[in-house]
Amino acid sequence: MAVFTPVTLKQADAYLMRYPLGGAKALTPIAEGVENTNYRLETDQGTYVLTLFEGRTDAASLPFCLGLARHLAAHGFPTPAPVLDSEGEMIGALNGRAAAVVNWAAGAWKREPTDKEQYRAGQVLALLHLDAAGYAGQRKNPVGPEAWNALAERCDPAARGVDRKMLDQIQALLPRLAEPWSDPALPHGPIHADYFPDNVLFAENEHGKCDIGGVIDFYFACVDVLAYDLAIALSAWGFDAEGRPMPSALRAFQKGYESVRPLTPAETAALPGLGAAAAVRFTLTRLHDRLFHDPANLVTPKDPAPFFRRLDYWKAAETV
Ligand SMILES: Nc1ncnc2c1ncn2[C@@H]1O[C@H](COP(=O)(O)OP(=O)(O)OP(=O)(O)O)[C@@H](O)[C@H]1O
Ligand SMILES: N[C@@H](CCO)C(=O)O
Repeated sequence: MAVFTPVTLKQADAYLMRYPLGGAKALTPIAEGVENTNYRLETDQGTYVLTLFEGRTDAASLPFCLGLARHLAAHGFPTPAPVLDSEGEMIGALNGRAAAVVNWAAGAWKREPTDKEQYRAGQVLALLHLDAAGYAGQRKNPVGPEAWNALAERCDPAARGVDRKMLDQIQALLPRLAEPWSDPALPHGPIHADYFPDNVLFAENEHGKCDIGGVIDFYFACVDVLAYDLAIALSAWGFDAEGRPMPSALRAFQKGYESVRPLTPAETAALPGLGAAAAVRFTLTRLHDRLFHDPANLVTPKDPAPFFRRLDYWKAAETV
């Protein structure tokens, strides 16, 4: 369950005094997610998500992340907007944590997306890059190349057995993986940086068709290489639970992306290297979270091994 900081209905009701949303009627913990505390919140006005930000989401980054979601929503991009309080603020404090209220997005994520859904997910990621281009906020990637060394060093004394082997291989690769970040030909802009299937909710649209209704969880969003966001998304959507590539899913996602925003030749050339970087980034955070897991919180750490396996695919693609 992703409730690290419990909130009672009474506390939520008191917190809501600052919002034009009426009183709190029901508060339900949300089981999914591993980073922050999330509750589904029903008020007199509607349904919302109440989020309390935990360890990895540094409060200083919230104006960028929530501001990007508001910017995108204002441009018609399918994402639930954060709600402003009566003083125009998006961020408050509750039970010792920074907190925000975000509109509820109906729908559910696809556990086994069809190729058509992969294509649509690719299109929507490209739309995000286009719609976000005018957003003036700045945030460095908190888990970009510089953070990988620190994560690896922190894991180093604790890693044993298969974790040790994985970490040794990663440490040997790290200097090369950062290379695309010194290529001035790669376009930059705001990126989501965690565009995984569980952050993309599909719902019935006004024409009765299933479509993406809400992209959520902008808490890793930052300004970075746009093609890196595609590489992250391909790594998240295009592989099975064991980390084996699903070629038609990979093709469909990228085709959808490029139907909206075709890659430049430099981006196409850099994609396998960026994919390898994405594989390592998520292997490292998962490894870190598993090695330093606090059994008192009931979140099940995610397995790093299937992400590590994605490296084989990306390394082979580099040599093609
Ligand atoms: N605006 C929203 N509308 C509907 N459901 C939401 C919304 N925001 C979050 N959720 C639900 O809460 C879950 C966790 O949210 P989120 O992904 O932001 O949490 P997290 O702890 O940052 O998780 P992650 O592990 O993906 O980083 C989502 O999978 C979704 O079920
Ligand atoms: N999407 C991440 C977790 C949230 O940051 C992962 O699957 O490792």
